[in-house]
Order: sequence, then structure tokens, then C-alpha cells
Amino acid sequence: MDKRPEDTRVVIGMSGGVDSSVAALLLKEQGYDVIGVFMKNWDEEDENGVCPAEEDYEDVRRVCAQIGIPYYIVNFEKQYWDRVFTYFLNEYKAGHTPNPDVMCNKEIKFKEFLNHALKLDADYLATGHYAQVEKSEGEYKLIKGVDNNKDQSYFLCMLNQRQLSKTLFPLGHLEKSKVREIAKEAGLATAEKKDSTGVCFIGERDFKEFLTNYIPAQKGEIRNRKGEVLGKHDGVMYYTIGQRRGLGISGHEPYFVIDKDAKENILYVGQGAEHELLFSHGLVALEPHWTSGNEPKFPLKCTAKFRYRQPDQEVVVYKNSNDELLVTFAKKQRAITPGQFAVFYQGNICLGGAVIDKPIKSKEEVNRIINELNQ
Ligand SMILES: Nc1ncnc2c1ncn2[C@@H]1O[C@H](COP(=O)(O)OP(=O)(O)OP(=O)(O)O)[C@@H](O)[C@H]1O
Repeated sequence: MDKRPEDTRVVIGMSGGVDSSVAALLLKEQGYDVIGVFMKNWDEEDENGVCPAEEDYEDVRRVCAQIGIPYYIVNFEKQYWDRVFTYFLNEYKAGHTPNPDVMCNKEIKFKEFLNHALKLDADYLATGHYAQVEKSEGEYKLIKGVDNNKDQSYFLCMLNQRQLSKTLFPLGHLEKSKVREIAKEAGLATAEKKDSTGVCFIGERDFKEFLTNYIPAQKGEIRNRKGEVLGKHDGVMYYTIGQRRGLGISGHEPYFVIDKDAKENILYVGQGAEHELLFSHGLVALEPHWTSGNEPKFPLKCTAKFRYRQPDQEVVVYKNSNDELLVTFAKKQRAITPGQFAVFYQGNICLGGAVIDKPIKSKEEVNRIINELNQ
């Protein structure tokens, strides 16, 4: 950083949660010219007539006043609807399990919001994400947050060099417990506020009920792989691969979702948490993105996560001429889910990610595709 902190303007995304509150406090203590901005991306009251965004903004107001920074609100409801929510619905309609957090970072926080911050003459955009950016060898590297339990680099896998060069993550080197402690010591209004969980626009509401408001539910059959009908489902979109709950069929061992056929509206299940068809030896992923801006050399030996918080798994990544990735696993993986992201790491560095298109269940199929690629 060339400029002195007092000459460096930082716009911090304030959600009304404890993390962004502490991030703002730390920046202010470091002497930056800090502006707190709350994004309103969703306009809806819950069943009690309470608008959660208004309550959150109230917390932003209180914390910014305590810290002594200016604050205001921007509205990206339309952009959020067009680029995150529409994607979310379309993925469910296609039988996938989308990740709106990844899309929100890509399309809203680090695009619309970043551009907004730059228009305010900001040098940087900061957020309370648990991740780090380091510049080395002329490249901005996205690094995991040091708190292994909270690391959010998974959700940031679609960021590019420009975005990383303009981003500060003041909490990346801290444990979450320390962040709470700082908030309490400073007496911040959000110090005891509960962490948000789940999809932000759904909040504490019932997921099924929420989705039904937007996508008509279509009843259909639950089958096993032999094609036998075992029961009825109330809409394939309500289920995800590996799910046990809510199937409503009993047996000497519990049933799990092993596959979804959205076109035919069939849910496939298998018996037992370790059912063979829940596992795969590889996957195909689409639209790869690399945070460095440069494609790595294939085959790429690295690690990967296929869902948030999963421990790193050893993989080898291949690419075909259609820009599709084949990811092969050192150890078979359970419940690989189309629509989620495969996110690649070299040690603590997040290399990028790609959307999971489909699992490859058998080792033979994986080997056949590798052979084809080698020809
Ligand atoms: N509505 C919002 N307006 C502005 N910035 C936001 C908003 N929502 C999230 N952010 C920014 O993105 C970061 C990560 O968002 P996420 O939803 O994962 O929050 P979190 O980990 O629960 O953090 P927090 O405790 O700050 O809510 C936040 O710390 C904040 O900087």
C-alpha cells in the first residue's frame, strides 16, 4: 500500500453482523478514511411483518455511530434479482443445488458494490469475510482465512485479479472467537448478535415454503435404481444429493437421495448412508475460473473442496477442448452435488473454481475419459 492510511479511503460493506462491525472498527483503528455502506438486496417482510433488512440497517447505524464513521445505504435489489436470484431459481428448476453466496460475491459484492465504492473515490473495498489477499510475484493471491472453521475462500473462488487488488479482508488473520472478544471489549452494539445461517434472503424461514412461492411444486415418483417405485415426492427441487430427511419411506435401513432426474421428475434413492451410488470417483465441472487470471498447466495436482467447510481432498484436474474440467479423486467422494462449486487449492492459496455439472460414479468411466483426453 503506497498511500498513508489517513489518505486511503476504504468502503466497508456493513451487514449489521458482528464480523463487518469488527472489520470496520479495525480499519478505523488503523487510521483509514472509512465509510460504512449497507447494501439492500432484498425487499421483503417476513411472516411477522418485520423487514430483516431494516433491522440490520439499524444495527449498522448504531455500530457506525459508535465507531465514528459515516454510513449509508445503497440499493441493488434489481441487480440481485436479475443476477443472483434468477440464477438461484433456474438452477433449482434444472434439478441442481445452487450456491447463491458464490454468485453474490461474483456479481454483487465484488462487482456492483466494488464499482460503487470506486465511484466514492475509495482505494479499497473491505468486507468481514474470513479470507486473505497477499501480493507476491506480481500476483494477488486469494488465501484461506487462518480460522479453519470459518475460512470463506470457498465463496470467493470467482474473484479475479482486479477485484483482489482492490479488496481488504481485515479479519483474515483472526479467529472468530477473537473477533467476538474484540466486539465485546469495544462494546459494539452487535457484539452478541447471532451469526446468520443459511441463504441470506431466506433467513430463518422454511426453505420449502419459500421455494414454493416461486417454483410450482410437481409431485412425482421416488424410485430405486432398479426402477421400483418406493414412494412419492412433492417436488425434486426440495431434495439434494445425499439427503435423508423428508423422504417419507421406511425400511430396515434409511434411504438417501442418490440422484435427481429433473426432466422426468423422478427422485432416485438408495438404502444406507454408505450406499455405493452415493459415491463417485470423479466429476465434470464447467466454466472454470482461475483467480490468477492464468490457466494452470494440466493435469493439475492440487486439492479441492466440493462444498463449503469440507476438508481439502486430493485431486487431479484435467481439461478437455470444450473448456470442461475432469476432476479425479484420490479417495472416492460422497454426495457430489451438481450446481455446487468445485474449488481448487494449492496449500492455502485458492486457485479458483468451477461449477459441478455431474459426478462420475465409476473408476472405469473416469479412466475412459482420461484415455480419451490423452489421444
Ligand atoms: N447487506 C450487506 N451490505 C453490505 N455488506 C454486506 C452485506 N451483507 C454482507 N456484507 C459483507 O460481506 C461479508 C460477508 O458476508 P456474510 O453474509 O458471509 O456475513 P457474515 O460472515 O455473517 O458476516 P457479518 O457478521 O458481518 O454479517 C460481511 O462481513 C460484510 O462485509
